[in-house]
Amino acid sequence: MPDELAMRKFVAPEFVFGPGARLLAGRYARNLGGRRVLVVSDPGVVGAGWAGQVVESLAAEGLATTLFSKVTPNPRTEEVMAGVAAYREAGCNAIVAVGGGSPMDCAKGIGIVCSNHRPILEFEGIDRIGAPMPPLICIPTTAGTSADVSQFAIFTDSQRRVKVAIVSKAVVPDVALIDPQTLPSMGPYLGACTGLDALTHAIEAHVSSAHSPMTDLHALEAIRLLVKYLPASLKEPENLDLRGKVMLGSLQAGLAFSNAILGAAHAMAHSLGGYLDLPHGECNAILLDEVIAFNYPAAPERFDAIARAMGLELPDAPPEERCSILVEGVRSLKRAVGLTRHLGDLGVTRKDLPGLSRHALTDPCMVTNPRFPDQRDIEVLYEKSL
Ligand SMILES: NC(=O)c1ccc[n+]([C@@H]2O[C@H](COP(=O)([O-])OP(=O)(O)OC[C@H]3O[C@@H](n4cnc5c(N)ncnc54)[C@H](O)[C@@H]3O)[C@@H](O)[C@H]2O)c1
Ligand SMILES: [Fe+2]
Repeated sequence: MPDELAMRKFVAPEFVFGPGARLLAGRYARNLGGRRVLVVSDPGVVGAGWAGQVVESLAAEGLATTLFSKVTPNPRTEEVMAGVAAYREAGCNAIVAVGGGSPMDCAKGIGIVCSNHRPILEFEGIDRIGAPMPPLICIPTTAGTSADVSQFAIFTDSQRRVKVAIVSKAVVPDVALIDPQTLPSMGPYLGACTGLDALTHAIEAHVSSAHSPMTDLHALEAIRLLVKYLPASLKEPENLDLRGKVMLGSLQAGLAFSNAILGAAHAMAHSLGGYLDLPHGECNAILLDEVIAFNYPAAPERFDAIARAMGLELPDAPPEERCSILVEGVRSLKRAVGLTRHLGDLGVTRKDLPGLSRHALTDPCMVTNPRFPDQRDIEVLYEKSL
């Protein structure tokens, strides 16, 4: 039987996509049986007004709310445990996350611990969650992580200085309310970082060893949308048509990677995020072109399909030449959105590389990378990105 007909599972939550979707929070929370809702957000998203609007939507349906906004980028396990205390103290029975990947992941962690009564780190790994979370609604305010549709939750263990991944159908929210109207308050740097995170999701999903026809469909469409609309959306931040296309691209990338898993760029970005607390999207953006060049020989046709989805012309040329066209295409997109820094500019030094490489090798995202690297390969990839 051909590989594309092999048995595969595809998991996705109910989602509502479109302008105004965030304002359905109250109705959905009530329908899910919510009475007192923990709203998980962060200071930037509260400041932009999005958390307040969600609280109002919940109040309009007669639901009580408690706001928990002590969440930082690359959320820490202590923040999850503080959120659990807030949930219990207020007697909540449902959670609404509003923000980027950090508040959404933190909300997932709070939900896991509230139902399973054990510290969050005990759920590290694949399919280790027993009891389901309380009802969870996610409202993303960045077009990047798509944690609102994914089977992933990522936390920083600040003791070990590593990021841990929890992968389970149990962390897929009940509903995602995906609203492009939340995007214009992002500055150009955040828009670029999160957009490149989404592109990395799509590219890694397309070449993942766990890809399938359903994930391919979403991955390639995500690449097409993100490459075509991301630069323009940053030049016209208030243009909701452009923002909407980017958010649709991020959603499709999320559906793809949640089911196909990721690869070396994410494994290496997680290692950087855990050790040096660096921005997830920018780390992926910096690593992406070198990782593509390393992986290309393991899956040339699949990378060629990515190049075509990016709108690049591929001549009838040897593989090395087709690889350089793709790598240059990614670099020129990065320049177009203003991401030109390297790891050295973010404070990474040569002496950090052995430890970073060791952790990257054991990250669950490495398992589905199309080519198996050894520790030296990973060190070289970091070195080239310095
Ligand atoms: N669970 C998953 O599937 C998954 C996938 C990829 C990444 N992640 C994780 O997500 C985190 C990164 O999330 P992120 O890139 O969305 O950023 P983030 O949630 O860390 O937010 C970064 C900053 O942007 C601000 N912000 C967010 N939305 C805004 C808006 N609309 N307007 C103004 N400011 C806004 C926040 O206040 C914050 O200061 C990392 O920890 C990463 O590991 C999770
Ligand atoms: Fe990511």
